[in-house]
Amino acid sequence: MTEIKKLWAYLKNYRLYFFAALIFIILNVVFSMIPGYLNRRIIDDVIRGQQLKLLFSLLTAYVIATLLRSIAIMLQRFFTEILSQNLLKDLKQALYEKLQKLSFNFYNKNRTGELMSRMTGDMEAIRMLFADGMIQFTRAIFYLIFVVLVLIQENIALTLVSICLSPLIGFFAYRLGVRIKPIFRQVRRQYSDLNSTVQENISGIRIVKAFHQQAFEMEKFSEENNSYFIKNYRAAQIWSKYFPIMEFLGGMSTVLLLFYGGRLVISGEITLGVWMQFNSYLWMLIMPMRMIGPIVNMFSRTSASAERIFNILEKEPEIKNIAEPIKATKIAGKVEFKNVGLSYGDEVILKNISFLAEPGQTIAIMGTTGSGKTSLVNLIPRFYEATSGEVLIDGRDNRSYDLYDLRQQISVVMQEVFLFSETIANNIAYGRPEVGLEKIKSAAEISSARDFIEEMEAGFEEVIGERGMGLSGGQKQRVSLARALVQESPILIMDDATSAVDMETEHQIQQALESRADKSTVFLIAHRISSVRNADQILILNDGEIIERGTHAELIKQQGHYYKMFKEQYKEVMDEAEIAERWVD
Ligand SMILES: Nc1ncnc2c1ncn2[C@@H]1O[C@H](COP(=O)(O)OP(=O)(O)OP(=O)(O)O)[C@@H](O)[C@H]1O
Repeated sequence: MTEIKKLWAYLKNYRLYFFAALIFIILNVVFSMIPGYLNRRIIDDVIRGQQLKLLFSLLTAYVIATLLRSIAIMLQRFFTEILSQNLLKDLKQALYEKLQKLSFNFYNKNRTGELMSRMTGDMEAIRMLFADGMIQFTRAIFYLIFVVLVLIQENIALTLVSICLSPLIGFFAYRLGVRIKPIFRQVRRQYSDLNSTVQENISGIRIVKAFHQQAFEMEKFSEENNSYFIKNYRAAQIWSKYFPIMEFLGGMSTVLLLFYGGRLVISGEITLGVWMQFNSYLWMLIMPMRMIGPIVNMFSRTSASAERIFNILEKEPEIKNIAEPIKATKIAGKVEFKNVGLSYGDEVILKNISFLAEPGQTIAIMGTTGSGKTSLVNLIPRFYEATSGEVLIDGRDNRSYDLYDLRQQISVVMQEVFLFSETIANNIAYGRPEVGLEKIKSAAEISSARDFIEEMEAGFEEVIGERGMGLSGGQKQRVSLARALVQESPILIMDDATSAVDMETEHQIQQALESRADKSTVFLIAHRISSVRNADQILILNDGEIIERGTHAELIKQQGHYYKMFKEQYKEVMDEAEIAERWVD
């Protein structure tokens, strides 16, 4: 129920619709009750009382009541639809906004398909409650109240007989709710898993086909699908255990009414018309009892879904602004790490990292795979938070800056390229929609992408496929680099950004980067000596620690790890003697 209360808070802007819907649902109940009363008058006054002249006005009232009821039905649906659609819109907006704010770590733990199912299936369950559930629930309550109030005036005993089984039905409905809610939770979770399986399969379909794993994937899907079926089946089993009991008790109410009411008519305590009125109202008494089950069912489903949505909505991003962050509109680009350490849980990733990058300098980071290069650069824009030490930007702890401002000042070319299925121009201008084609072209020029883009049929207006399908690995990297360059940020991070580009093109890119008037501080993660040799400082990481540092020439002289890599990469073109003569004093 707490989830339903939280949803109520989201309705605050639409309470007018809510109350309008409520009024028309109640009017529908009232107009539905009028024919029962008219039946009684027709039987008692027109037929038995021989007052034929009343028939026309009673039938006119019948027609008007039916007409008004139809209008009330239309308007109740209209307002519940507006209400539920607006609620859905706001909830989706809030969830999407929260998803934009949550940190990298959240996405490491939650799968895309899982999150998608919250955005779709769970949202729909909530909409259903406010579209259909609200009508059913309100109608059930008001039928019960109004009918009991009317009938009690006619005959208290008969009314009590008619509703005497309600508490028992209510008890079973409650038991059903308690037992079915955890199953619905499992159903929702399984639905997410199923979604994730489909999403991952479609995203990775090329790998699936390349490895001939269609049968394996079918098997995996089949397991998830089966499990979804079983969980739904279990919910249906519980449902089918309780539902017949409630149906039976509802039926028994009819029997009791017919039996006791019939006797009252025979003994003359009530008129035939009153008994008919009871009879025509009977479904209005039984309906709410029968509806308790489906309503409980719907509430359980919705609260399981709402719980999953609020779980995310109430999550605080792990990385957020401090109380009074500094507004940083333009920074110079000085970056300093002071004794920085990083752990993911118990696993220590970086230890005691210290270095200084002056504005405009290039810092290259090399090291074996898994040595912590990406983790190190991820600390600069605060994708993750240092566990110890400080990351200073222009002399201030990067945590003291407004997060949005900070990230505005840093451009990142990630190791894994992601492009949107959009035009190339829009991909490059991502985050800076105001930049003109000239700037887009000059960024593409620096990243050596301009030529191949212009050779395409639609040039910069060419629409690329999902994740950049249709471009080669090296082309994707160059578009991704242009996207970072267009930002003209004082800090540029290039994580293996040119690994798929041939050495000649890479050389051109480096020269173009070097010759820019407004040079950024560049962090360059690379594996090739040719990529890093002009850097102002090269850091060699091993197992989360800097084990060597210096310029290319200094590191060659040290004859350590860097020198070993150098020899390895240049052995084809230079022999040991040549290397020693040219590079080592
Ligand atoms: N989000 C994460 N949660 C837990 N461990 C992580 C996470 N990201 C990276 N790691 C671990 O941290 C270590 C360093 O990873 P990182 O990606 O920084 O290495 P790298 O030097 O950039 O490697 P590569 O050259 O292969 O890209 C690895 O052992 C990796 O398994």
